[in-house]
Amino acid sequence: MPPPSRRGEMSADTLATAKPAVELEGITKRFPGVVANHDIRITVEPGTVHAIVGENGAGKSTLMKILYGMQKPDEGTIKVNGTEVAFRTPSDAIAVGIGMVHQHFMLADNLTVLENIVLGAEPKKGGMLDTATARKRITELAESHGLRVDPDKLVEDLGVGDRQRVEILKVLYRGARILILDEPTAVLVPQEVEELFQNLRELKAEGLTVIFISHKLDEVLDIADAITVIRRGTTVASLARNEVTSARQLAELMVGSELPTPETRESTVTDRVALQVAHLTMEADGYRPVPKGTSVETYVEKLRADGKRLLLDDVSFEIHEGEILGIAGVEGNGQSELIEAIMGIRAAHGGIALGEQDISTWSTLKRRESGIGYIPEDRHRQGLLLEASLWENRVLGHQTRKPARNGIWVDRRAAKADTERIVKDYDVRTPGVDTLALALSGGNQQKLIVGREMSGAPKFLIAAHPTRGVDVGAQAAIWDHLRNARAAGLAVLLISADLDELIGLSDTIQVIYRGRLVAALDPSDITPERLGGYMTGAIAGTEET
Ligand SMILES: Nc1ncnc2c1ncn2[C@@H]1O[C@H](COP(=O)(O)OP(=O)(O)OP(=O)(O)O)[C@@H](O)[C@H]1O
Repeated sequence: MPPPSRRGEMSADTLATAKPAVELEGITKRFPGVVANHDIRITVEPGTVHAIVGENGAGKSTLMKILYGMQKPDEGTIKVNGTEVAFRTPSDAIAVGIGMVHQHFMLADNLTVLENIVLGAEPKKGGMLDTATARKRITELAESHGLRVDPDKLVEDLGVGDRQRVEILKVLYRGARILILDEPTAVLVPQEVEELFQNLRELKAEGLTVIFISHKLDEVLDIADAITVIRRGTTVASLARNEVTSARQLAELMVGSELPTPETRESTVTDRVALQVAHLTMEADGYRPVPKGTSVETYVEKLRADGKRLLLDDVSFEIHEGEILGIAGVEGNGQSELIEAIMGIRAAHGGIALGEQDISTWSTLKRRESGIGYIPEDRHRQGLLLEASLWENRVLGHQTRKPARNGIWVDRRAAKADTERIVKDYDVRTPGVDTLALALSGGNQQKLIVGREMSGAPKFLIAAHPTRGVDVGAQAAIWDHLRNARAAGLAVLLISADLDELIGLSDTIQVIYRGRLVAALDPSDITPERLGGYMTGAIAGTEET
């Protein structure tokens, strides 16, 4: 396979002598019933950005875990800068200059940027944190790599893009020259993606090497110098950027066949209201009941006049049967609180009606039982029991309904059969329904949750990032499932950081900014860039377009 041709901006002299930053040769890793990696071969040149792409379950994360010392390969060798290495733990990988930026940020919210960066590697003076030395090093690192952050800010006050920069600085602080990034753009809006890519270009110019996993093929083409495609555990292509002509070509290499062309859509919105939310308001410093005789509107006005911080600020909307309402917003602007209020997980003022029923005082279980499907934001904390089997996860949250329930017992046979149906319909790649959820790749876990929540014909579905972490093929399949359910009358509240998804699926888009709905937009008339502008407050909303 040809080595990548573009090599960042290193000098010709350096290039002539530089050994590959990473060489993976014949890497094989087996799990019970699955060969996750089979004879993988990848050469990563120094001073380049190298993308790893592949379907869900193709073996990307396993390979990166091996390169970062989190897992041991059964066979194969790893060379870093020309020297063979054998890692027992991530510390071994860090010691030779490899750093990993995880998709789920691992920062302590209540510490400052500086404290987070040095945590575990603190420079000490007389037994105390040597803040002056730490600050000097961080400032130097930040300046030389164009990574702007204020070292004294609390992490909890930072946006998503800034948090990611802190994560990158953290690995650079530990001396990393080779950075592994796991789906770094999944949570970023377009403007932030551009900033991240600018940062990566600067790292490259300094001679650093970046290896990243991504499902967003257009972005891969934007930033990568070389691209390796993994299919079913093995490397099927290693290409220089200029050898790739389109995202579609990459996607077809990933799946090993031609992709279907997406279908066009027609409106299925009816005039029957499925969900109505009225004046939903949540206070930051805890719930207090509205005084007797006062309306919610008056109460909210008073809260505002008193300068109270509101996580949800007078949010009202309706979703009709057959309609997908998309909520666009930078993470942390109230979308999680909106979901929690509708699901009854967190108390809020205002009304919530499902069809004709006022459900605002119901328990979460009762809301679910009355026909609300819920694809949660965080699949590990809210969506799955990782230590339980796939069929047990199928039953999770649906214990009181068919197919799980038979009299007072859980009907294992029916539950397993239904899980097999989901595995087939949603193409969950697994050896079987008795496999533990933790043994599925991230994208396959997501497909299982979507399949479960779409089961039993819900009336209303909350879909938070329904395709986060799934590959392009599975994404198209989930979109089809959502569109078909919508055509059959399902109402959907869609929350997604993927703006193409929001624009492509929604019948209406509402922008949430600091807990308020600030703009209602027509998806057929908006670009991701303009939508990003509303989300960050760069374009002022409040008017319907
Ligand atoms: N700890 C484990 N035990 C058993 N099987 C595992 C384990 N980790 C991964 N696998 C299996 O190895 C294969 C590769 O998984 P991996 O997570 O590397 O895929 P991936 O390409 O990163 O997928 P995704 O895009 O969905 O994140 C999958 O079939 C997965 O089920």
